[in-house]
Amino acid sequence: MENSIAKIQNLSHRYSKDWAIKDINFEIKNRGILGLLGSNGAGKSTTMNILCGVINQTEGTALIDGIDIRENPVEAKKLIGFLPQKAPLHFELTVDEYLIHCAHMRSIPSKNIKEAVEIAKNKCGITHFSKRVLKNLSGGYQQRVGIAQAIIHNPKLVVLDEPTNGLDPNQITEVRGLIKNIAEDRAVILSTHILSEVQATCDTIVMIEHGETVFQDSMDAFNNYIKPDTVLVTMENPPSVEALMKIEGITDVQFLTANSIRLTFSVGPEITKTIIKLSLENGWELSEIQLEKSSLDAIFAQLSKKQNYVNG
Ligand SMILES: Nc1ncnc2c1ncn2[C@@H]1O[C@H](COP(=O)(O)OP(=O)(O)OP(=O)(O)O)[C@@H](O)[C@H]1O
Repeated sequence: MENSIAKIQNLSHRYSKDWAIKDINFEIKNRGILGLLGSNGAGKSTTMNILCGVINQTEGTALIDGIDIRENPVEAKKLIGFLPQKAPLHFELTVDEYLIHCAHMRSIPSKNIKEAVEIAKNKCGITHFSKRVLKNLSGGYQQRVGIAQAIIHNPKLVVLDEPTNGLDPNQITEVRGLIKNIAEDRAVILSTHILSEVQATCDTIVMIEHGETVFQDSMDAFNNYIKPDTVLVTMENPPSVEALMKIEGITDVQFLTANSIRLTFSVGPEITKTIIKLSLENGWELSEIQLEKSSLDAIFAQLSKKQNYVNG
């Protein structure tokens, strides 16, 4: 266990009749960010709630630094900071009052509470709002306070359930930066249904769909695995569909407007070079060319057709 802070083994859970998750296995490294990606209802919150000891699994084990959270929840929870999907904020309290309350809840000795609160506020960039009542903070800053409560006891593992949900684009960028920052000296696992979120933030990805793991590996491996197969081009003087279909490797042509075309290809991304060359030779006046990233739905469809992909 030198390299991993948590180990999820054969984890399965059912609330009533149907399995919410089935035989989930993964490890969380000591440092960096693991993204738990899946569409709505895939089983992300269930997995995180078990990992944090909020619910007991039906089968399997979750070990935090070798401690079984089900067998020894008090000790295991000391190592975990958790921000659930709905941040557990007390909106009538100021930032300081709330964090002091959280520090007490985490059994931090009284003499250390002031310092713990200062460190958490500093790390989360909320020191200047110390005296501000929580309900008067923006959504982005409320989320920062939620993250501050999750790190107040300096846990080895921070679990964040959909941490950027409901934030505006600027707030999302700020909170992502903050998460990267706190992952420098501890492990973070975050859940999301947004692929770009994982791509922007995470080092490792575990993808679950219908309660089962469909992919787990590094982010680099994921990006290499999911190859784009369409390219969007804009041409001032585009040729006919027939002429475009004659390009070697092009398998479909779809005119989106008179000048904007989606080309599906069966070869590698070097197809863009071929298109640029042909445009120059034939006067198609290419002004834009862009490989399209696969949508999450397309990736799920692609992955579910293949055998589950686990560590190369
Ligand atoms: N308390 C519950 N009782 C019964 N079924 C539940 C309960 N919580 C979740 N489920 C079901 O378990 C499955 C997994 O839900 P879960 O909340 O873990 O998914 P999720 O990936 O976190 O989805 P979301 O992004 O929508 O929160 C879903 O089918 C859901 O309806």
